[in-house]
Amino acid sequence: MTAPILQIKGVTKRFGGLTANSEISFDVAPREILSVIGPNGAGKSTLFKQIAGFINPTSGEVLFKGSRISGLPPHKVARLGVVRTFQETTIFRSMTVRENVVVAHHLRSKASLLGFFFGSGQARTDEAEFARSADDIIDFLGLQSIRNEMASNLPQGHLRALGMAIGLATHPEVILLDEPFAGMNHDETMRMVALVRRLRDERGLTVLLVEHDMPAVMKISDRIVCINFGEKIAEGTPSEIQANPRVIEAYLGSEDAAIGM
Ligand SMILES: Nc1ncnc2c1ncn2[C@@H]1O[C@H](COP(=O)(O)OP(=O)(O)OP(=O)(O)O)[C@@H](O)[C@H]1O
Repeated sequence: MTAPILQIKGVTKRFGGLTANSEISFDVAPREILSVIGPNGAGKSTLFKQIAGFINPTSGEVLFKGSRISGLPPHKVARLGVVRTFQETTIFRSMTVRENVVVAHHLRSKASLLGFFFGSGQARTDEAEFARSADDIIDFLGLQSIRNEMASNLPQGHLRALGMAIGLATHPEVILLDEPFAGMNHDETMRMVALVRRLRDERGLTVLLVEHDMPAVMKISDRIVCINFGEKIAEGTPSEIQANPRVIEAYLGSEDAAIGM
């Protein structure tokens, strides 16, 4: 079996008396698309925040290619190759799509950011490289037609794609997508499903997603991890998860649509 790219090992997070994640463990294989599901408040976002460095585990650890990343700040985790996108993505609304993607390259590179302000020769080299990379990402995501559009004018679907473009600026190996299909209609969801697949198939990325849209989750995932009340209650393929009594029980009476549509 291939060595896992990401290992979640006994991750526990307590907020005062509340245990948001309790001893969660699972591995993610390279180029896998893995979804984390669970009813509202189950602890999915808390888990993602710990993987990406936004909060530290109370105990347990997260390993990327065998090295511990938990405890590092998000920008260090991102530079190593693990990036979380959407909810915390900074989009400069008064800049164009292309400017946002170019700036994202600078923001992710500290040396370049200083040079950017002081006009160093290295910064000029970076500038050309970043512009080339930004255009490549824009082409990959099919955003050519809105390249020069101001971010403030973009509808939700395009804003989400811009968030993804910004996430790709660091050339991550693992991308964490926080509710990528939220607020999308059926066609937009299907386009995003295809795009996420291409991230894996054409760019070799490993994709983790937290999502409530069960039909989309079942369609896109190689494997699914289900958590409830902070604990992992199931892990398996979409069909295994759909048939799992603990998962079905967790979803009964929850606000989410019945699993397995
Ligand atoms: N910073 C925090 N301080 C205190 N409690 C928190 C904090 N963040 C999350 N929680 C609590 O931890 C639990 C898990 O929250 P989390 O946001 O991880 O759930 P979730 O599965 O992502 O929910 P949803 O699907 O509704 O987004 C909830 O009870 C939440 O209120």
